[in-house]
Amino acid sequence: MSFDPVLRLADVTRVHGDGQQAVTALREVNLDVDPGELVAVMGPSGSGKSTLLNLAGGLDQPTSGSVVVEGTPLSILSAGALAGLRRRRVGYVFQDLNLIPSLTAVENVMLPRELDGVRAKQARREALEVLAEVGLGEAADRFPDEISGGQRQRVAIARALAGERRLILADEPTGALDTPTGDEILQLLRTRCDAGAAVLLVTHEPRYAAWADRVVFLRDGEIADSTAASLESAR
Ligand SMILES: Nc1ncnc2c1ncn2[C@@H]1O[C@H](COP(=O)(O)OP(=O)(O)OP(=O)(O)O)[C@@H](O)[C@H]1O
Repeated sequence: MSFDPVLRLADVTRVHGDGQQAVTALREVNLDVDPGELVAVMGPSGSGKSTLLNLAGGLDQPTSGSVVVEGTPLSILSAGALAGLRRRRVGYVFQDLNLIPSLTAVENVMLPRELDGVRAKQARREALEVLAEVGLGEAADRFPDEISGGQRQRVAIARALAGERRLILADEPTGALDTPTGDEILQLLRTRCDAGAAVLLVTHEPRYAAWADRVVFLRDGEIADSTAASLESAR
């Protein structure tokens, strides 16, 4: 296992818009996330959490500073290479799950891998493995509207975990789920992290932040505080 950070943000500033409309969403943020580390990002609405996650995954570019994923500065990549890195190395779990209703659970999980050139048979095998890992082996052939909200969330997580993804970005992945289901989702992220992935988790819930190794608090686009989470008892 490499000990370099999976994700490094160095002096990252992101200004949205220009002139009078300019909003500095992030200001000179420095953040490393190491292999095996789960970092929770908290902060009030508008403090820059989603901007941070979008930059970390290469969905947005900083105005200044650099974003480095597994040693590669994203700014040196061509659009095609960046898209490839996003598909292969980065898994996203967003609140808006984006599951495709006409595809079964296993087909939803397979799709990004197939788009990446993995053969259907292998993609299916991987998808079934990861669905079993999230406790959904039985529901592999069901469609999204045939399973519960918590199960749909687990399908979205399985999709983010399939393949060799080292960086998992999760924006409020527990959404409107009830507490036991939310805890299950965090347990899944924690397990993947313990297997060597780096996880950046945006959450408003201190209960879920307690699963993190470190909690970063954003305020007005700056890291206002960073604490080692020591809430083992909450797990
Ligand atoms: N595309 C954009 N154009 C202009 N301003 C933007 C854009 N995206 C974000 N902002 C502004 O940047 C700031 C940070 O937004 P961001 O969405 O990152 O915050 P957040 O902490 O994720 O908020 P929330 O918890 O409400 O999702 C806010 O002032 C927001 O209005």
